[in-house]
Order: sequence, then structure tokens, then C-alpha cells
Amino acid sequence: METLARLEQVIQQRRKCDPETSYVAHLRRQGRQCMAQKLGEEAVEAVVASLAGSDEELVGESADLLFHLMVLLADREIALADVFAELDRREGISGIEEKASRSQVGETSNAD
Ligand SMILES: N=c1c2ncn([C@@H]3O[C@H](COP(=O)(O)OP(=O)(O)OP(=O)(O)O)[C@@H](O)[C@H]3O)c2ncn1[C@@H]1O[C@H](COP(=O)(O)O)[C@@H](O)[C@H]1O
Repeated sequence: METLARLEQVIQQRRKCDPETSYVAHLRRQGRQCMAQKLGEEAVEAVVASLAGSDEELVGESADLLFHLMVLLADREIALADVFAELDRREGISGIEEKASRSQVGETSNAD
């Protein structure tokens, strides 16, 4: 948690730096579409590493994935605290139960 909070601060600081010396600023110059594309690429690389890579490779790809997600969140001006709050809100709610409640809502509205 502390690590991600520190990374959020660094990303905020680096966004307006020289794109020639800062990768964060380089991504900002490239634009949101490029950031989103990089996030997608890193997600695929993490998937591949999870199926066919070593633990070390999966750890590396996971770090890339988190970094690129943080860059995109910063670009959308969404605070990490908002993501943590959403995770906190979900704490203790089983994914199975939550999914079942969604389909019940769908059935009710279909019956209307
Ligand atoms: N945590 C990271 C981090 N993780 C991954 N990366 C970069 O993300 C990129 C990963 O993309 P790829 O593997 O596709 O590498 P690539 O093919 O070279 O990238 P592209 O040319 O396709 O963009 C690499 O360039 C990594 O160096 C990171 N770059 C920066 N940080 C953090 O952000 C801080 C600020 O970085 P700068 O803005 O560069 O100073 C750093 O001090 C770090 O704390």
C-alpha cells in the first residue's frame, strides 16, 4: 500500500517533467490512448507470464501492469484512495453472492 502511495506521488511529480528524461512524462505526451494501449499490452504480458513464465517474470510483469494502471489513473485524475475505498467497500462481499444479486436484479427488471 505504502509503495503504491509513494508511486502515485512520484507519478504526479514526473508528469510535467521533460519527456526525454522521464518515462511518465513521455507517456503523458503520447496521450491517454497510448497509456491505455500500454496497460492492455502489460495485462497480456502478465497473462502470458502467469501461464508460461517463471515466478520472477510474473512478478516483473505484475509491477509493469500496476505502474501503467497508476499512470492511467493519474491521467484521469482518479486518486488511488478512491480505488482502495472501492476495495474496502467490497470487503466481505463474496463475488459469488454479488454476481447472484446482479442476475436477480436483471430478472426483476426483465419481469417488469
Ligand atoms: N515503476 C516504474 C516503472 N515500471 C515500468 N516502467 C517502464 O515501463 C516500460 C515498460 O514497457 P515495456 O516493457 O513495453 O518497455 P518498452 O518496450 O521499452 O516501452 P515502450 O517503448 O513500448 O513504451 C519500461 O520502459 C519500464 O522502464 C517504469 N517506469 C517508471 N517507474 C516508476 O516511475 C518513476 C518515475 O519514472 P520516470 O518518469 O521515468 O522518471 C520511477 O522512479 C519508478 O519509480
